[in-house]
Amino acid sequence: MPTTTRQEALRHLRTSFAAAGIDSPALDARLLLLAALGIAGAELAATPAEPLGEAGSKHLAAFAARRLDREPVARILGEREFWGLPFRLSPATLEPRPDTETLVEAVLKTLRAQGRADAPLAIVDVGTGTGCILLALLHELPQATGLGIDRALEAAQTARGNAERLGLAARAHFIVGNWSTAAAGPVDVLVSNPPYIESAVIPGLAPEVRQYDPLLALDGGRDGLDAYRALAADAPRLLAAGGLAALEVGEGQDGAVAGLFAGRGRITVHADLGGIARTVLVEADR
Ligand SMILES: C[S@@+](CC[C@H](N)C(=O)[O-])C[C@H]1O[C@@H](n2cnc3c(N)ncnc32)[C@H](O)[C@@H]1O
Repeated sequence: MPTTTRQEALRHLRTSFAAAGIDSPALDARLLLLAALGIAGAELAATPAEPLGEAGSKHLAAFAARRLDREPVARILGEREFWGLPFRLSPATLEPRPDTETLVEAVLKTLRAQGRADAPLAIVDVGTGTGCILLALLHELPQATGLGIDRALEAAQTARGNAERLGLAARAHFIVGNWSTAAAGPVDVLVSNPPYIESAVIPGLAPEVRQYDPLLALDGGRDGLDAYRALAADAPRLLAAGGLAALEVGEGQDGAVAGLFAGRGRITVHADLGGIARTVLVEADR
């Protein structure tokens, strides 16, 4: 109601989100209230007794209904932060996850240790989605250029839009393709966070994932490893001697994925903040 105060609305939202089994009811309520009113946290703290008003009340009701339908907050807001940068989402793109920053960090650390961070590197990102991995790398590597590939046209278009908004469009190109086959080698860095969930597991995923992340971004085939087999088969053609391949993996998949790249170079596994092996990195032989 327009006469409901900001504080009352927050309390009410929090309670109804918790009752619906939403994981982070307080945070979600706060983010949606701020967005519905178009205000910052400091203004909310200073004026908790202010009424929502006609427009604020209407926006908040619409946002709350979507969240109760288990749509993630980032999809409602249309944007998600990754590597400190804003990325627009579309129905065809996965919502970027903080765990994927492990891959970006591992690649940057390796390139810096090799003294190649300022080199004119060629990067290919397979299954680019919002473009978050490629664009985070380009943001950090001033001389690098990159190609993002996705099977979904709408994802490639969203990634291109993100590159433009981040001022990286001159160094980033996006195409539609099947895994890495459309890319011409040799490339210095191959990165991918491919779909890796076993097909049979998908119906049991949380509604936020199952209903809102696109199936094409989740389904890794019967054993979850289809994409890795395709990438491992194409890597010898695509990757330059001494190049890097970095692959995000699901929990427990690091051994199998490392096995697919065995004999191709030095392999290291990098854990995310939760201690789960999340990135398999291959430094190809020279
Ligand atoms: C797990 S999502 C990762 C998206 C993004 N890189 C990220 O980390 O947030 C996997 C992506 O692979 C794309 N994809 C699925 N099958 C593909 C294929 N055969 N070739 C290229 N991309 C594919 C999906 O459309 C989706 O964007």
